[in-house]
Amino acid sequence: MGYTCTLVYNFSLLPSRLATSTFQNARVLNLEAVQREEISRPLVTMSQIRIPHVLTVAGSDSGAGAGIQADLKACAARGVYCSTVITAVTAQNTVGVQGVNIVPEDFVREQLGSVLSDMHPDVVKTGMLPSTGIVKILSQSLREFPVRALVVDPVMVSTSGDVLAGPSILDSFREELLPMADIVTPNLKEASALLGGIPLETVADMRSAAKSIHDIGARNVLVKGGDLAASSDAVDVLFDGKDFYEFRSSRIKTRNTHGTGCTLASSIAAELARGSSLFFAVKTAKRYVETALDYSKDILIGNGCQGPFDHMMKLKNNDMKLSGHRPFDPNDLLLYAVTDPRMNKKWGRSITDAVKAAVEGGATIVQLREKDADTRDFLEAAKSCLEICRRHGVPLLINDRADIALACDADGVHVGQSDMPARVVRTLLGPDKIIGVSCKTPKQAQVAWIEGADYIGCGGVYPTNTKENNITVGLDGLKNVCLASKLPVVAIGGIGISNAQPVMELGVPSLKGVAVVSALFDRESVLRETQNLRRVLLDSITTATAK
Ligand SMILES: Cc1ncc(COP(=O)(O)OP(=O)(O)O)c(N)n1
Ligand SMILES: Cc1nc(C(=O)O)sc1CCOP(=O)(O)O
Ligand SMILES: [Mg+2]
Repeated sequence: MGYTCTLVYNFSLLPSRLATSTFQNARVLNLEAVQREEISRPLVTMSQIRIPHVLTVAGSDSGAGAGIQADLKACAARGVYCSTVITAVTAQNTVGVQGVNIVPEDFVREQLGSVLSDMHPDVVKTGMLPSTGIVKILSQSLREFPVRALVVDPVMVSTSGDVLAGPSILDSFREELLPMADIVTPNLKEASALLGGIPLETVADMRSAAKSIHDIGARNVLVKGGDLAASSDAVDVLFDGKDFYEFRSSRIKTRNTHGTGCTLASSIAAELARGSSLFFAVKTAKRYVETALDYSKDILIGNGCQGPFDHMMKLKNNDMKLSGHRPFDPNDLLLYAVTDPRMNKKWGRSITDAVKAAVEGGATIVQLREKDADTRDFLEAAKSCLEICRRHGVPLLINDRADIALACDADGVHVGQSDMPARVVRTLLGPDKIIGVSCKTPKQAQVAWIEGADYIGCGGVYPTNTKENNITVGLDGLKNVCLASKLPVVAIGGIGISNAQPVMELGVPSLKGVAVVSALFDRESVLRETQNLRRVLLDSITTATAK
């Protein structure tokens, strides 16, 4: 099907770009203009959106911790499109580099032409450039197809110590690439190699190295001091031709550092592509890498001494064995325990004691409904309750507060008609978390389904003292919602051992269970009351199926 698309350009864009590429001796790149905001991305009026784009020119890492694979993941994590020109294919893992196969120069040229002539990346980032010929081809291509910024990661040696680009490459780096670079990001070894092998042992050495590399032609130089023995912190030095900036962070104890350099450079490129200033790009990229390293410090991939890290910061939580998380099962709604701080206070128990007793008594799902708790106290309580629930394989939901659910990685959120809309909660929490919505009418049930909820809470079935001014919909109201609902339903409001049976025997398949507060928590023994209610519910199911 054809469609029309209208792109409205900010007119400052075209003259600046053209000027940059046509003036003799002008720099190929125009990052300064971007930073002065003379260049901005096209404004888009209709259905098409121009998104930031980084082209990475680098080697493939079969272990996917570094190289092209790291660049793709880092850009994806930062919300930036990434295209690739592969310069070499390496066989490597967490032990080291077992083989390198260099892509023929003509084919590197062909890949560059394909991407640059059509897709117009905002920023080019370079990694492993294994021959002087490839460096030359790249600089020619960039002259032919100017981009807004060039980020050069002068990869020479892998983290395992294997040589990825020999010393012969140094001259072409110095002559061809650094004068075009908006930023170059050497580690200590690479900075030393670029400067003829001078020793770099202190932060003062790093500063003078940054200045000397700047003198070669790079506009900005970030010397990474991760390997600096003299410092207990990790210190990186940025020199912009005028000022020095030191970025300090405490060292993260982990074996999973493979690909950190590639990731930092591609994250800087991603931020530049998004229009950030260079300083902000470096700061943001560093924060991202540090967060990902910290998050991934315990993950185990491979048997070597340098593991990859998790760019998307998802793997640990998605590991069902580690997190105890499993997909939502509507039968989890059978005995839904909802906590209440006033009742816990009255009976002198902590929220964790209450939750522990409920899950040990057979609650199949728990909701923390802490209406007036301080955010910090609520978060701490939620983390402790989550541990208990995970041990029992019981999902834990948070009432109203998507922020708390996100912060403690709870299994989901329950919202009402005046809380955050379910579709917004879904966007925040992603596709896998459980979202419940309170509905009193068939119309509300239909909206909840459209907005991506997983279940409906319908009530009040009976009058309740637990929730002020609650409207009672009765068994009929519940039945109407259940009949209209495409989602499983849990009944709520005034339900307990004495009146749960008529609810469960309504005879509507979407009704999966009862949610209760006072019947469990406004009692002396939460454990016993939960066990008893569970028995009643299971008996009603047996009776209903026998009918
Ligand atoms: C399972 C379940 N159903 C309904 C509610 C009520 O939610 P809401 O209408 O948002 O009211 P508050 O609980 O926030 O006062 C619920 N919490 N759980
Ligand atoms: C939190 C809540 N929501 C309701 C609704 O009708 O949506 S009734 C309710 C309170 C339920 O407490 P109890 O089990 O003590 O009656
Ligand atoms: Mg609510």
